[in-house]
Amino acid sequence: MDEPVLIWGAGAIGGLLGAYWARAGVPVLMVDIVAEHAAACAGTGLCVEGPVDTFRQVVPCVTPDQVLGTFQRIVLAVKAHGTEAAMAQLLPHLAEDGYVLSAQNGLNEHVIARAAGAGRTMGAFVNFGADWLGPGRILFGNRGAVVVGEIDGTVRPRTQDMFELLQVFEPAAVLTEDIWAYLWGKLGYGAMLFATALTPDSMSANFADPSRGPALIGLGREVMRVAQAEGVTPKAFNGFEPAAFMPRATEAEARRSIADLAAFNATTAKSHSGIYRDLAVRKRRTEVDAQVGAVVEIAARHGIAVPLLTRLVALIHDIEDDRREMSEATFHALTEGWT
Ligand SMILES: NC(=O)C1=CN([C@@H]2O[C@H](COP(=O)(O)OP(=O)(O)OC[C@H]3O[C@@H](n4cnc5c(N)ncnc54)[C@H](OP(=O)(O)O)[C@@H]3O)[C@@H](O)[C@H]2O)C=CC1
Ligand SMILES: CC(C)(CO)C(=O)C(=O)O
Repeated sequence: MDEPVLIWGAGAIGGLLGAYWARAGVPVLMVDIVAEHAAACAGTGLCVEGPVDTFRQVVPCVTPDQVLGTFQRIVLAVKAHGTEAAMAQLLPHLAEDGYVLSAQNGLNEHVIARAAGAGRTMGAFVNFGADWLGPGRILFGNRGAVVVGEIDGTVRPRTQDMFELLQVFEPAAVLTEDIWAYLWGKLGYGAMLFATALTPDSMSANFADPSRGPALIGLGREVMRVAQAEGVTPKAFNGFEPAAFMPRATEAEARRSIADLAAFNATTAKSHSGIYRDLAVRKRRTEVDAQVGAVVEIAARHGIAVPLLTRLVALIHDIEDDRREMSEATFHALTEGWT
């Protein structure tokens, strides 16, 4: 197809996809609200840095007010809490028979479907590691799972088309009939990542610290219980083994998955999560309400108690609002009074 893939949000995730597709000759247009970043990508080029790959690629990139026309394929890669606003901006540019693919963490497919219709929504799960370093500069810290699937589980020609595009970026990409299984798996792992951002330590240092294991395992268990209540059986990826956090799993199985996550994250050049970067580097609010808060709300609908997830949301807000600092003590406040 000659029509460009429109990437809405050209940061760590969207920018990397755009750079790889443009380098492979796939027509692409990126859109970002950071005007200096858009100018750098379209002008001197987007620099991909780090251990995975190093190259500079010119990628057409504009700000939202400069987008003209309609597009069949739109990849949405803004932070989860920016989804609704971005959907309002991009909707006039989405073709009647086009779709929006969520390349995000969380359950944004629901938000997209509400705005664009379920038939114009496609799901994805991304677990590679990347950081936006500044205008025109993105760190590709490590490869990770990339999965695509329709939200109703069907596989259509457009799903196959997007799968082939994603393979240009990640040859090991997966086409699934159960995208929700991966999205809920990432919510389980994601809750643990939010906990790692209660401290200034790297992700792997957090996972490797035995004193933090019980809280991390407890968070995984709470999310898996809610997933089960939703009728979802989460799938494994990159060291995260959902079965290890299910009610009948043993403590040893859970600890093994935590050790595997320590090992997976020990090799990345992206030492800290996007949550840590929002708090400590970008000094802005995190996706905690859209990700962990969303699970807390769903748990309440099922009558499931999720004390650790509830405390986690409050602690992240405490750091966002300067009521607490990132520290080991803040991490252990998660399990204070916990039996
Ligand atoms: N980075 C990673 O390694 C991973 C990230 N994810 C997920 O991917 C999603 C994207 O994250 P990431 O790429 O890291 O985030 P980034 O902040 O690096 O990139 C998002 C970009 O979109 C811009 N933006 C915000 N609102 C709009 C808008 N309305 N229209 C156009 N552009 C907009 C942002 O600008 P501004 O910064 O000014 O808001 C920013 O440049 C998140 O859900 C994240 O959790 C998933 C796996 C790994
Ligand atoms: C750590 C990572 C890249 C998943 O591996 C992530 O999703 C985040 O930064 O929030």
